[in-house]
Parts: sequence; structure tokens; C-alpha cells
Amino acid sequence: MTTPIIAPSILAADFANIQREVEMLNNSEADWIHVDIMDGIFVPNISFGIPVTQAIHEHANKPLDVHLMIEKPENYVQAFKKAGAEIITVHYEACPHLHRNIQQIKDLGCKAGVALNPHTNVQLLEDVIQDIDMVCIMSVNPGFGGQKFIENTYKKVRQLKEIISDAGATTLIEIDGGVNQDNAKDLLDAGADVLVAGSFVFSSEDPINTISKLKTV
Ligand SMILES: O=C(CO)[C@H](O)[C@H](O)COP(=O)(O)O
Ligand SMILES: [Fe+2]
Repeated sequence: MTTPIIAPSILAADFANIQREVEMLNNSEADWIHVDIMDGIFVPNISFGIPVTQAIHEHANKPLDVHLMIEKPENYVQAFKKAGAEIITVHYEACPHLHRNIQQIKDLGCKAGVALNPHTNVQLLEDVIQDIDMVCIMSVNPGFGGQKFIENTYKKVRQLKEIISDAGATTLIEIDGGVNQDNAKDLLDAGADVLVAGSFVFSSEDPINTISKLKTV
């Protein structure tokens, strides 16, 4: 087990003080800042979009890991790259032409991720696993922060790890939703590389310390 990449989700931050929240993350052991984009169509909630991502980027000294929970992501990836995204993740369920979407993201110079809803089998990524930098396994149904972690995630992580190693690929496994101190170690033992944590970090009394604890779990 190697040291995990920790990506706090800004969705759970205080939006009225976004600069202060980003500066807090700058001063923490967070590796990336996870930015959740929701369109109210692919998921039943709207978060924020390109100008807010740009504002986060202007204050951040860490890579932005942009999670697009939107339909037709191909219409927006260039704008998110321009707004500062380094990693762009699209949903398998939103992309009938997933291979093309992945190439588009990589051609822009970004790392490409693919997210899977809880019901989507990891085997569906076998034919693109060599092409992608990261798989984001959703451990809650996308659309809201603060939900309960789905236990079936461990099985998916183990299955995906095997697919990645059989392919000789270096794809990272990210876990998104309901991550906390109680499930982090088991997720890493199962093969996860990146832990996203929103409410667990931002609703804690000392977010910097909470991030450090996740980093060394
Ligand atoms: O993509 C997401 C929701 O769709 C969020 O990244 C995720 O929910 C993280 O928040 P929390 O740690 O509070 O569950
Ligand atoms: Fe997310």
C-alpha cells in the first residue's frame, strides 16, 4: 500500500468564503482539489460551473481534479481545461462515444478519468483501460455530498485492480463519495489510489488535521 492521493471535494466548502477554503487546502497535505460539476440533467442537482472553477484555480496551488457529472461533456471540456482543470473525469453513463471523449481530453493536454455509477460494472472499461489515467468509482449515487458509503465498492475496487494489472496499465483508482476515517484503510487495502472526501473534511473541526489523518491512515 502506497501513500494515497487525497482530493478534498470543494462541494462541501463554504462557498461564501471560497478563497479562504482554497487557501486552507493549499496549506494542507491535500494533493488535488476535487471539483464537482453537476448539470441538473445527468444528476438531480446543480452545483456550479466554469467561472467558479476558474476562481478556484486562481487561488489554488494544487491540481484541479474536475468531476463532470454532466451530459454531453464534449461540449464543455475545452472550457474546463481553460478554467484550470488538470484532470477531467467524464461519466461512462453519459458518454456513448467514450473513446472519443477520452481522446478529446488527452488532446487538450489533460489527464483523462472515467467515472462509474454504483450500478455500472467495472468490466465495461476493459477495452479503454490502457487509454485512461484514472477510473473514479462512485461509492454513492452522484449528485449530492454527504451520502452514505456503498459497501459494494470494495468488491469493485478489487475487480478493477485486477483488470488494470492484467492489462499492465498504470491507471489510478479514485473513490468518490462517503469516504471517511472508517473506510479509508480498507479502500486502500483493496487497491484504491485516490480518496475524495468532501463532508468528512469540511464538516470536521480541523480540516487540515483531518486531511493529514486521511493521508496517513
Ligand atoms: O461527486 C460527488 C457527489 O456526486 C462528490 O465528490 C462526493 O459526494 C464527495 O462528497 P462526500 O465526501 O461528502 O460524499
Ligand atoms: Fe465527485
